[in-house]
Amino acid sequence: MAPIFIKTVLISESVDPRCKTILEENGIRVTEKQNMKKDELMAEIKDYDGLVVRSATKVTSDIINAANLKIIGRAGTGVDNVDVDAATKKGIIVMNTPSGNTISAAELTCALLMSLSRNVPQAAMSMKQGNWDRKKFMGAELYGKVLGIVGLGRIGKEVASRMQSFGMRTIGYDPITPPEVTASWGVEQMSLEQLWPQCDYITVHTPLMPSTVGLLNDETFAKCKKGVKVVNCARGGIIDEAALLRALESGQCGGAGLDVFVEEPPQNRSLVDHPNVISCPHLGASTKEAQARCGEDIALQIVDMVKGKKLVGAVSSTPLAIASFDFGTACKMSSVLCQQHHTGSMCEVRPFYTCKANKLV
Ligand SMILES: NC(=O)c1ccc[n+]([C@@H]2O[C@H](COP(=O)([O-])OP(=O)(O)OC[C@H]3O[C@@H](n4cnc5c(N)ncnc54)[C@H](O)[C@@H]3O)[C@@H](O)[C@H]2O)c1
Ligand SMILES: O=C(O)[C@H](O)COP(=O)(O)O
Repeated sequence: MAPIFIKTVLISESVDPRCKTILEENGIRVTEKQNMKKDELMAEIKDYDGLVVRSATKVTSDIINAANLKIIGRAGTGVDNVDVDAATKKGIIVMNTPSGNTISAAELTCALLMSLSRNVPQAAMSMKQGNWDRKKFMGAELYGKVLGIVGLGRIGKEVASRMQSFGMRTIGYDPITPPEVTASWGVEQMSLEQLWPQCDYITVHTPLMPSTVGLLNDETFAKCKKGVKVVNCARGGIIDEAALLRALESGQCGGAGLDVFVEEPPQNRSLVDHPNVISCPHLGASTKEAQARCGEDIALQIVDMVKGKKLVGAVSSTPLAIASFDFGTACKMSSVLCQQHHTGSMCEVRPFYTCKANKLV
């Protein structure tokens, strides 16, 4: 494949310093500028061939159209902050590093599940206020309870194995990952209709896309066990926020652990302030290890592209959808590609694409 010339890259968020180092070692000029407002970014972006972001930079169509970018690199998983269709129309490659923060996001999910069961954040806060309240924070064991995992991809799988070690029964739903595959991880798959009424806890691990917006809503909460506890460490809006508040107020939902919000930071504080909600400011990927992997991976992927390295083997985000493409063909089919240097495989990361007869559809 012909090399793609990338001489200048803008990093618009806090990305591990290895990213800049690797790019510079390969002759690419790197500028780091954080916290730019939209019009500042629009003015700045004109000067660069490449843009590296995390989740806070909204790479909208007007930014894409104002730029002469060849690549948008997402040092992390979700590409919902990038207008991938607008990028595709302009022939811009969008890459992410989806495996780099899997373990960190899974560990935070487990921390929220454990905190919900034993009221750890509320008890810690009460102690700091000088109290010694043993009755108020009575909890319940996770042992023997049912955990519903909606979205059985990378993170869903890691959450399952960790929570099984607490003695939880793990059930789940995924439209693409086959039941026989998840059965081998100890997760019994079933329809959502069957899943909702069985769960003591539900955790969502899908991408944010039209079919997953409001997966948990008034109607689905009503189908759940009274007092069900929910965790969202994926994307704000997969659990409808207004419906969640109503369910918390009625007691239909017994508690929520939220790492992500529709608007970040959330301007409407009613969920964050609710006594049965524990929340974090989108910390799923915020570990030294995850950031080091994501920063390094995105830089290496950009360098591969500059070198015109032939990348073979596009693997969708699901285990079954595997096909082989040379990099050029794959680029024509989809602008969202990544090579995972830590696993050695190349991934097509939009889970709504599947591979059929060697074509991404
Ligand atoms: N909080 C954080 O900091 C953080 C960190 C990493 C990832 N994430 C987010 O976590 C989510 C999962 O990431 P991942 O790496 O596991 O992704 P993944 O692509 O490996 O897995 C997602 C799974 O969701 C499934 N899915 C798609 N539509 C579905 C539906 N309607 N119902 C049920 N399942 C459906 C897909 O088939 C896929 O198996 C993404 O939204 C990602 O952006 C958040
Ligand atoms: O999708 C992701 O990778 C996570 O939400 C992490 O986002 P961040 O890189 O902005 O922390």
